[in-house]
Amino acid sequence: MMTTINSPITQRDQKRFSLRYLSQSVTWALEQEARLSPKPALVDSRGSGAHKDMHLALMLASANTLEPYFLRMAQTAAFESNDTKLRTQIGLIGREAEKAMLQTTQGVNTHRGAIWALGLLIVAATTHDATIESLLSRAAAIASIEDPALKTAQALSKGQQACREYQVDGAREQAQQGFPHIQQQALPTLWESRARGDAESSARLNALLAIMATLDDTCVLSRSGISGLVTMQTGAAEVLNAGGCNTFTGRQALRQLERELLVLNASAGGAADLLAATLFIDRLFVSSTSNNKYQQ
Ligand SMILES: CC(C)(COP(=O)(O)OP(=O)(O)OC[C@H]1O[C@@H](n2cnc3c(N)ncnc32)[C@H](O)[C@@H]1O)[C@@H](O)C(=O)NCCC(=O)NCCS
Ligand SMILES: Nc1ncnc2c1ncn2[C@@H]1O[C@H](COP(=O)(O)OP(=O)(O)OP(=O)(O)O)[C@@H](O)[C@H]1O
Repeated sequence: MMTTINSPITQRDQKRFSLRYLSQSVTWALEQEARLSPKPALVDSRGSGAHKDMHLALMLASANTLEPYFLRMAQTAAFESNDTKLRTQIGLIGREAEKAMLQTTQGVNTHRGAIWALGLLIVAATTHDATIESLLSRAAAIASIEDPALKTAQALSKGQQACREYQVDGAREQAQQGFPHIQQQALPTLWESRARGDAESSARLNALLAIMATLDDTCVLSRSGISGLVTMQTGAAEVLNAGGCNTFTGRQALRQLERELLVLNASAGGAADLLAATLFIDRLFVSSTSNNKYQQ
């Protein structure tokens, strides 16, 4: 039976996790996402995928650099009761985190989208920890508060340009909608895959594919346009329709998907960010209540 978002397994003890546990869990999720292999055309332990400027060690160094910033976001959220002030403060910390990331990576954007998604989720987790639904709707509420630091005159980011050109929602809207791809695709696929006995790494890869099959990933759009997006979505859906990455046909479809993405220079960075966010939520609400048996 498929585990649903409202099932009792998503309810955890009323005792709140410590802020340090939350920030360590974010780092853990970023590391697990980076190390997960294979991931089609993304940075993983096999190599750099479609990227020329990134590799696993850089992703791990970046993840470690970010932990104190996530801790500061959690500390701020635990003590600031005014949501407008909270939004302003975490925006400032988020931008400091981006600067620290760029310093560590010598200018490479390893985790910009992840700082955004996981920043909102750690902030939400400090106060809204009863169910996954309440966590996600709290993250959505904070993401919907206007960021006073956003100046309309600023140059459009690559993501914003892609949103405009292709008329799609991007990272900002994903968060404002309460991360529907995590809620409706990634978590159910992760749990379903585990329940049928897949290895943990296969369950995680299937969860990533479930996001790739449906997300309008602006990383893919800006690197390879609409043909890249269609290739990613249809190719990922084919692997899942073949029974997932653990089946013979699924593995063949996965290899084909990677070949096609590499030719197009497409990399599903937004989907990878959402996988890290999925692993963070799963660790808080599911894995930690089953003796961490899923943690590697
Ligand atoms: C909202 C953000 C993500 C900017 O997004 P935008 O789409 O304008 O820009 P950008 O091209 O840099 O994309 C950001 C990244 O999001 C990820 N992404 C791409 N598509 C998607 C998608 N559909 N869904 C989710 N994430 C996606 C990718 O990794 C991408 O690199 C964010 O960087 C921001 O506003 N930062 C400012 C600091 C801040 O407020 N931080 C808050 C801390 S919680
Ligand atoms: N394993 C991963 N491999 C590649 N990208 C990832 C991975 N995990 C997360 N990402 C996300 O992908 C984004 C990087 O994508 P990309 O390199 O296309 O961004 P960019 O800097 O905007 O573009 P470009 O490199 O073309 O200048 C980051 O924001 C990061 O959060």
